[in-house]
Amino acid sequence: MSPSFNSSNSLYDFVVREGNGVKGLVDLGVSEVPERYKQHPQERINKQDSRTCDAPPIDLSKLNGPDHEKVVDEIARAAETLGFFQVVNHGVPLELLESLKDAAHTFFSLPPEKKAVYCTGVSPSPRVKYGTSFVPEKEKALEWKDYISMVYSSDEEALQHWPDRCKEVALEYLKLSSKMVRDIVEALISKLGVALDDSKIEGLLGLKMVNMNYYPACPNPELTVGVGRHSDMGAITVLLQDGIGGLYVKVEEDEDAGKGEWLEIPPIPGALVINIGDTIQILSNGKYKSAEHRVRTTSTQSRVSVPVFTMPIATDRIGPLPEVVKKDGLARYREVVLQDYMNNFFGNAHAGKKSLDFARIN
Ligand SMILES: O=C(O)CCC(=O)C(=O)O
Ligand SMILES: [Fe+2]
Repeated sequence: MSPSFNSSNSLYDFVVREGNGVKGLVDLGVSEVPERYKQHPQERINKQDSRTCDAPPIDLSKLNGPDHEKVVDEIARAAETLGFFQVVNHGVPLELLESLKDAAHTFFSLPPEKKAVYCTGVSPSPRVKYGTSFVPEKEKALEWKDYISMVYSSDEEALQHWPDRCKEVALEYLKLSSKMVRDIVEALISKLGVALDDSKIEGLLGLKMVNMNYYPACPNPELTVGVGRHSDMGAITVLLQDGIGGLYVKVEEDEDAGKGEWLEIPPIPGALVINIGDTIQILSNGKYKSAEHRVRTTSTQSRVSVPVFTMPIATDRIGPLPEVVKKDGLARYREVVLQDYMNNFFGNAHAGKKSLDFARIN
């Protein structure tokens, strides 16, 4: 039997305000997706409308050998087209990837009151946040996802405030992925024909954050979404997905290969997904594309994913690199303070790549 909420507000209070999340709703035994979760038909994800991306993963260990230039080319090509690619031999041990998925399941299996202590306003640290959907107060339809978000400031702070069941593995993952992110950014910048010193490159990645996403099994995956269409706002995202699948990326309209087609990024055991964020699109004056992506849930199994987001610190300014603007003959984006870009990004519901309009020069 499905529980009944007297109004859409009481459902919202239960899921969002009281911190029960979608997991809490599923544990009550919902047999149908509530109205509040039903997406506009255009936003629903039809499995039949997409193909699987068959691009082989890029072997990052080859960056350190004779194939360096070839791998740099592969990375740049992927960033110019789909904005998404998978990597292997990335330096994060496979056992750690398994532990991360286990940690995510363990955390979200906790009783609601143990998770709700990390809700905004009561969390022991402003850098740790448990929540559901993306910006529930702004969304017409909620997303079928709970998450915990952990912003890095120091090891001590992380070990003190990040949840016990996640902190060690999340911290280790964040550190090991930082090296790969740096290598990828260096490769991308070199292909722009620009020399940036180490401190500038580090500056692009000054803020790092690990999330754990939990998508409970959903009675009607065809009516709702796990995550709606969006691009990530930062520089580079490293994403661990489990074996369930459901991550889709959009082929940009102006690509020859298909107009606005969605490709599923298949789970590859041991691989990590790399995704280009808005900051790199802006910095490259549009040469590299942030990837529009979304997530479908399944009716049979809960899915977890663990992204590491990297971006400049809030007070930094981001804009197209002057050398690239000179070569292109025009700037496609204005310079913006990252904090302003973030406020706009996190102040609106997911809406594809609309986030870039904030910096776009028309
Ligand atoms: O769960 C996924 O595969 C993707 C999640 C995502 O896009 C995000 O957290 O920004
Ligand atoms: Fe994303």
